[in-house]
Amino acid sequence: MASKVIRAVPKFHVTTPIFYPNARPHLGHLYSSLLCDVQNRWNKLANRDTCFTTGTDEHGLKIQLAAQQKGYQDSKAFVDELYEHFVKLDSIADIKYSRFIRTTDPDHIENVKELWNICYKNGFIYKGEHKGWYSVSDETFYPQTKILELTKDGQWIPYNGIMDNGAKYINSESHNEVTYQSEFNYFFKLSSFQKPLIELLRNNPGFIQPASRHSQILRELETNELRDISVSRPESRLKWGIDVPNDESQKWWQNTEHLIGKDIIKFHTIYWPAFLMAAELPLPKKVVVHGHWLSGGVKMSKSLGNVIDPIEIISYYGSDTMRWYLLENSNLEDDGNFIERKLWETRELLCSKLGNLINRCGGKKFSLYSGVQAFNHKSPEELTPILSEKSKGPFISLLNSLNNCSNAIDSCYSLYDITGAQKIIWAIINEANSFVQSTEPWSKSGAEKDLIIYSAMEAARIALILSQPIIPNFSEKLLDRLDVSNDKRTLEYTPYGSDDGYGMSTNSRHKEVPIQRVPFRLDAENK
Ligand SMILES: Nc1ncnc2c1ncn2[C@@H]1O[C@H](COP(=O)(O)OP(=O)(O)OP(=O)(O)O)[C@@H](O)[C@H]1O
Repeated sequence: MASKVIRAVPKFHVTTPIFYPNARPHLGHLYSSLLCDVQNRWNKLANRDTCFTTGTDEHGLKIQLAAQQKGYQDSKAFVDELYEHFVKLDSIADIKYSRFIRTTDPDHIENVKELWNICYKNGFIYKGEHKGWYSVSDETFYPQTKILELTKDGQWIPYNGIMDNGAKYINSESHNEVTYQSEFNYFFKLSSFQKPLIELLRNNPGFIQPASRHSQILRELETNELRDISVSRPESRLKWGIDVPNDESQKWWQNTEHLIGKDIIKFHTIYWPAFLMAAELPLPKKVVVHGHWLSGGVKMSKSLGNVIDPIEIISYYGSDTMRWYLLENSNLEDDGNFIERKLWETRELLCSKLGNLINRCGGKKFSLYSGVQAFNHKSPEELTPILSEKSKGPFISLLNSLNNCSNAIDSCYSLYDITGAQKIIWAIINEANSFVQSTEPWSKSGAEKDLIIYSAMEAARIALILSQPIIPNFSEKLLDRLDVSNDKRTLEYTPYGSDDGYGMSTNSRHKEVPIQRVPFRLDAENK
């Protein structure tokens, strides 16, 4: 019998889908993990308790067949090898999860059985005959109207209802092969949850994000009747799965934000909430759905093999460049195209704008530390008179931008609008560079010179604290360069003037800016 597991509920929990380890991970997997990692790191910065889970979905026919095709007798040995690649990608991309869950982990197996038992006891699982067209690749049964048959002269035509044993059949949308199956399975009474799901979505307009996906699923629920779904496979066909159980206990999370690609929206916004309702378990707070990274105009996917290997790209450009680029060139609504030259330009910009801001104020002719000592916690009214007339306007404008940025960025992060947060960070960096340009600290002396340098470096310090979730390594190195102590890198320290003890050695000796340019990889390789 499984033991009852009650776990302390964290204040914030974010999770990726569990990925199929039927081949190595690609850019798309990295993207889902990255959005979760950034969200988790942002909540940490705000001093919230957080938990971030990710993992691999290691059972099922898709894995069993992939293992067989690769000549593995044992599906476990196959997934053991591939799961390592997912962990490696997370490590190289600085994805810092709290737990990597494999569906073959003993405690996960126990939990699946527990969930099954509760649903069964509550009357939502029954045994019945299952007939239909099944695609292993899509892990879905399709109605006859969605099936195409290959004719002898090589044409795909709608299936006419008369099966020919030698013929090939595919689904009309995914174009993946389907076969006709008839077997006894367990079914989940999805049909009982049509009304509760509609109510859930009507009463919680933010349950699925973005709003367009919420409307899509609500419309689907309102117009299409939900049918019961089969949730088991006979042992004769599926060797590689979890045994249907007869034991019980429970374990759950609350306040969960679940992030997925749009390909699995139906499974995670209809089936999964229905399972949780059936077991009377708490639902996630929201399900966030993102678009796809494309390759050759179609979704990058392991099965198609049209993938970009993120490990190769990160090994050359570093994880921060990749992270900043992926987030800046995507949004939840649209699909994205990976363009390596743009990624290279991202690194160029980070070096030339962010690196340069710190470089030009970190020279020996200035003293950041004098500014920190003289001006921390001073009000704008006390500081403005120090400046010449021409510098006052840019100074007040910079202070206004800095004072508004933290809340504005918080709203962006909470909506997974990381591009929006990046725009605000760029605006601060650009304004700080123009501020230095227009106030010309090199031509000033005394308190005025110190205040200009201090204010520009306040902008850099604040921008770096806010950038930590996206570029953890660059931020760490540059905050080190400014001598910002480790316990003063949270959101409490984002107001102007809030850190009274940094910059001690910033100008006293020559230090290289810790982020350097690299040549465009494909040019470097061609040389
Ligand atoms: N091209 C992509 N763009 C964005 N996210 C993706 C992409 N491909 C996979 N993902 C992420 O992985 C999840 C699907 O995982 P899965 O392991 O099925 O990937 P896959 O490449 O589609 O695999 P397969 O080709 O074997 O179906 C998506 O919901 C999303 O979170």
